[in-house]
Amino acid sequence: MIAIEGLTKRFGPFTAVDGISFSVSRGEVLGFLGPNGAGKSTTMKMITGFLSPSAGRASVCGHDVVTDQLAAQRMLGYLPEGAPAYGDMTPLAFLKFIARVRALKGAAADSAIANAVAATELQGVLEQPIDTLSKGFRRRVGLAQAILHNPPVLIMDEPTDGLDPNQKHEVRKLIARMAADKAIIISTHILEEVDAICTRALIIDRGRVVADGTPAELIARSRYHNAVSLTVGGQVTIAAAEALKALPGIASIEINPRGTETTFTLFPMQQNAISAEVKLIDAVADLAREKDWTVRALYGEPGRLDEVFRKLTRSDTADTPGKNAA
Ligand SMILES: Nc1ncnc2c1ncn2[C@@H]1O[C@H](COP(=O)(O)OP(=O)(O)OP(=O)(O)O)[C@@H](O)[C@H]1O
Repeated sequence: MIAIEGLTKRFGPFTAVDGISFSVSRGEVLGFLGPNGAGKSTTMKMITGFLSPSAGRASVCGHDVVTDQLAAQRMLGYLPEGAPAYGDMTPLAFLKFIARVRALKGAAADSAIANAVAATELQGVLEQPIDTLSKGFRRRVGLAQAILHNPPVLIMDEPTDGLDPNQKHEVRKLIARMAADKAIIISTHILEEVDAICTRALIIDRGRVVADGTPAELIARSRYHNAVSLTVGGQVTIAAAEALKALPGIASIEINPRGTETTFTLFPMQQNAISAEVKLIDAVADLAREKDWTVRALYGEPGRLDEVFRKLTRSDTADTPGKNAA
């Protein structure tokens, strides 16, 4: 439903988006990740027709966003970064205005507004000027306008930015509910959001795609994938670390003391072998019993997305195919 091919945006000599390609199908929620300035908003603005590409193409439900812009825009809802404009309007007046822009009239407009208001729980603030609303409510007004015409494609720039934990949870539930029959792209800085709602994640750095896969595939690229962590309480001796390191199949060990606890993270030699991890947990548990350690936690690590993100986007280590002309 969304097809992007070699999409590029240059601002003068600076290339903000550098030939990126990907597609998003119905039922997919694509998490668009990248450090500040990576080119996420610029890409979203090109897909939604707010910026014209310098090269490459993008289409929404088969409509080219440049040559067939109106048809493409009809198919999509867009939540831009920040709050909606028209701050002196009330949410109700704003949504009525958006309904007119979307050519919704009469009963169809009323029911579209009622559905969007219910989905974003705006009932209590419908008559209050948008400028006087909290950041979270302003964000929800933006969400309501994006979903008003029930578009098959939704593009949301940091949809949970500024929301409190309860509101974040509600918005994630709303996105998950809508996901089955839509193609959705969300940009986010919140890595836990990727695991919570995204079926796929795409990481960009300096305008280029550096990773594209399911959250599980990305997490599996972590050096912690299949490592085993043991937290013990009380006084921990060098001898304990040495006993752990002497277990069969250990490649290396990390030691993190914190307060009255110490966490040992053990990296198995065959990093991708689940069976090695299971055997290792058993061996660690046996050793802890034998040594009479106070075990506070013992678990196999799925991997750490923040570490994968840092590894891929830190300028000195990013595995990008080439450097951007910044
Ligand atoms: N109109 C513009 N003129 C010049 N440079 C721009 C313009 N818009 C964006 N840029 C630059 O392009 C790069 C990408 O910006 P963009 O806003 O797309 O990043 P982002 O990934 O969305 O970042 P953030 O996470 O901070 O929102 C940045 O270096 C930005 O300064």
